Amino acid sequence: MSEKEQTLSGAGDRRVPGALKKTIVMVGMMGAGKTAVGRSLAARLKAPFLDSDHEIEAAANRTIPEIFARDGEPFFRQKERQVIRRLLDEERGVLSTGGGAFLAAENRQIISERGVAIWLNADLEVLWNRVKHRDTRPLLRTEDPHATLSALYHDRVPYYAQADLTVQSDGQASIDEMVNRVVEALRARPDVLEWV
Ligand SMILES: Nc1ncnc2c1ncn2[C@@H]1O[C@H](COP(=O)(O)OP(=O)(O)OP(=O)(O)O)[C@@H](O)[C@H]1O
Ligand SMILES: O=C(O)C1=C[C@@H](O)[C@@H](O)[C@H](O)C1
Ligand SMILES: [Mg+2]
Repeated sequence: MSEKEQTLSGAGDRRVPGALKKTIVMVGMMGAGKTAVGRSLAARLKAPFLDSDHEIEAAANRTIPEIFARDGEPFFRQKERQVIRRLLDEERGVLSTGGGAFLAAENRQIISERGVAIWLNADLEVLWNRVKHRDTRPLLRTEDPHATLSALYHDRVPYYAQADLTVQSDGQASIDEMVNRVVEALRARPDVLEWV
């Protein structure tokens, strides 16, 4: 973070992030930026970056659309629960989850016990602009993917709202600016991130 950003933030608190004490877990809709912001946040904090979607694909040696097509969504969700538990056990870092992960009570509980859940919240149209050109999200392979995204968003907000912290993505904020916002939100959680 630049000196100017530090001075502007945290009401004059000039301390910078130090050691990570708990895993920071990014939750939220597809396209919210969990992977992109999470990766960049990990680089900023010099911490390991983990992504549950990536880990599931690597373990299965198949893509997420292939897993959904061959084994179905319940199988994917089972793998997702196992992977999230394992990653929270094994490593301390930044963990980006898949868009549906925080819907499972088991995941919500273990994430908030062993880490801190950060909801990257973005408006529907911001999400749509980010996902509409990609064919990698099996849940959006419907006749009207915009309507599907809208329904998922409205169904899921009550779950995401249970995250420990919320950071708003307004469509103007760059990935770097989103990282700044997440770091600022973490000033409220010295049990997660040390400040020096
Ligand atoms: N703040 C941002 N500014 C510009 N582009 C962004 C921003 N956040 C994310 N993006 C872009 O939007 C796309 C979707 O982001 P990303 O893959 O990180 O979403 P996700 O939340 O991980 O979605 P999923 O749940 O499907 O894994 C990517 O191309 C990413 O680079
Ligand atoms: O929102 C969801 O349910 C999903 C989001 C992606 O991250 C993947 O986990 C998968 O495509 C399902
Ligand atoms: Mg992702």
